[in-house]
Amino acid sequence: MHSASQQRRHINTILSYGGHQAMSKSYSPSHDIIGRSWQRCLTEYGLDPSQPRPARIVTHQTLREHQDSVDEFLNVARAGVEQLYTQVSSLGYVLLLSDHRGITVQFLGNKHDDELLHRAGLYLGADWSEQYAGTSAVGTCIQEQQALTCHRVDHFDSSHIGLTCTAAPIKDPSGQLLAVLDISALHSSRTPDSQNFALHLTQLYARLIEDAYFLRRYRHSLIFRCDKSRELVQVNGQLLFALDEQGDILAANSAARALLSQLNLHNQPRVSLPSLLECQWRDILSITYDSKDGTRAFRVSGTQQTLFGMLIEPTPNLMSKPATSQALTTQDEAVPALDCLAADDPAMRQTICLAKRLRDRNVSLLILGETGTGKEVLAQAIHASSQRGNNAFMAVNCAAIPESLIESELFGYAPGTFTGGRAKGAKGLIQQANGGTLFLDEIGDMPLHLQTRLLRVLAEGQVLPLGAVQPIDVDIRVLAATHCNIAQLIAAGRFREDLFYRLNGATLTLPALKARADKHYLIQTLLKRINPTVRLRADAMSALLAYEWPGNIRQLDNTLTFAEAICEADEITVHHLPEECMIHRRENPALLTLRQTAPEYVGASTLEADIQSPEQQALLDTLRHHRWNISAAAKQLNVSRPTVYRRMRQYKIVLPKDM
Ligand SMILES: Nc1ncnc2c1ncn2[C@@H]1O[C@H](COP(=O)(O)OP(=O)(O)OP(=O)(O)O)[C@@H](O)[C@H]1O
Repeated sequence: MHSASQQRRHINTILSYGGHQAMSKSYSPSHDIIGRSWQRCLTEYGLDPSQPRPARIVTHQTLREHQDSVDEFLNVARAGVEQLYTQVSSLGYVLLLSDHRGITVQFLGNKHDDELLHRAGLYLGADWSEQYAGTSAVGTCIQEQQALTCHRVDHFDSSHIGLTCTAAPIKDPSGQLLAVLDISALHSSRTPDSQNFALHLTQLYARLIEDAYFLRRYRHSLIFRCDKSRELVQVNGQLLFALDEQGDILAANSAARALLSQLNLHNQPRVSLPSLLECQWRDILSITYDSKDGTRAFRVSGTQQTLFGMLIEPTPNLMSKPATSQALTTQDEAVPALDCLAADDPAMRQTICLAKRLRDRNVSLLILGETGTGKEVLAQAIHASSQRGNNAFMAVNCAAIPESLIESELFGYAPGTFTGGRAKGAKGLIQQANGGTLFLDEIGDMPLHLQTRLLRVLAEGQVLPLGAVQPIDVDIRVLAATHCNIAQLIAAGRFREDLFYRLNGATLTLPALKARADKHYLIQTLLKRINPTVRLRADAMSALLAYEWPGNIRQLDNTLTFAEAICEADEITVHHLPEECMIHRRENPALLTLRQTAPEYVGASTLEADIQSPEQQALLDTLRHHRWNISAAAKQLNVSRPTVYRRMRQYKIVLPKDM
């Protein structure tokens, strides 16, 4: 850290710069950008270098407003920001993403340095505008609209002279400043050159994020991507143009805008891409079909410059259907019940593809997957999309029914079989599923003697109810599921090998939620089902995407149901997520962003020692009295369920873990 004498020397330097500027002998700022910024600080904003200012962290409410205004952008930026942080965190850098007003709307840093970082203003909600904090990488980047490093004594405020900060602007498709990406370190080498690499890396990621946002904003338009290099255009084409149906340019990214400005076309309301590239519109439209590598060379009008271009097709606006279900349906016909189970996940694509091929074949299917991965949902979708779809779907959970009842449940019983049973006997689930599908969940838990009887049903197509002498013909399709390793059960003599082969006409495997690449789609689908009017803010989405989900989709469903119940103004933020979504992220750097805004909840439930008010005590007593049934507690307190949840948050009361 810097000493008091270093700070004093810095203050004198700036004061003398203000007085003599270029004539200052003691020190001159490292480059023009910094000099211009010092000048603005002294004359425009009237900042006093002898009065260092403490870091200003805005309130939660203000932070939320700033985050909201760039919500869609934060969603797109997340992956790039986290990737950059992984590259630089081991070198001692933290990462700040600020909005165009200099407020840090996303922050990734090491929680071990929490206090130091907070004091230095390297924190979520910190105000790095030049007007408040003086010369800094973020604030000066906003003013100058270009990337820069603000190294140690380049900073205006003497409390920042230990820091090294590097920032790059991110613009929206109209060229307006949208955000600033910054990496900063509390300690660094004295030479500014040590930051050259940081500058290049930050610029690179700022461009990646900017382009990702451009592609997102214009995903429903045709995109022309081009580059000076034929080899790189597909993977990293620098120029992006969004086009309308006539070939006029709707928007251009920074690199493409630079080309337009070089040709003095940047202020024209309509520029046609064919005229810019000296070609016909059909030459552009036919690139994909006419060229072997999907790339074609074009000459830029009035120059000798050649650009190699390719097309990115627009994503259809499918509303509720996942964009990529198109891909799923190109080879197979569209089957909504199955297609809606997933978006773009490789394992799910394979499973759904196989399910489509086999849905009308008379083979039994074995569905494998951890608990809560959607085995029953897949079985229902297969049934619904098959020719048996109009007949019954009967599901039985072999682990949930007591062993003594499984037999009668499945096979039914003849009249007079049981004392106390129905006089007329009862149809078992197998018979009820006649013409339709029987789903045997947790088949690994089926007792051995029933496995033998089931095998007979499958082999002979007949069921013999308990106490009956005459078997009954049945036409059923059996789908079975388990989270167990059946091979191990067979080896242990607990599962019949011949039944396994009979059930396992084909295996469909469901991936764990944490391994799915389409978590975003699942989260949105479940939320829409719970309440279509509720919105999920970017910070909550980040937390949900990063969490491990040991309980898979069922746990995600419960989490969203909980969050929806307690959220206000139809918006779920990270504050509304259960504590465990945070706990498991502790090792993840992104957690810091979230925990700083999340209220501190008390463990399983508030301890007596923590009770601070009669209202808190009354709420706790009521909840306990009703065994944590929120509806019952709300009724007694004569308030709504959301109000109970809100008060629980206010008093830091959470449901006990086993609720
Ligand atoms: N693809 C999906 N889309 C939306 N919701 C899903 C999907 N898959 C599962 N779910 C939801 O997740 C929850 C668990 O699904 P399901 O009961 O099918 O899982 P499971 O693997 O059969 O669980 P278990 O092993 O405990 O029987 C249900 O609420 C279900 O609605």
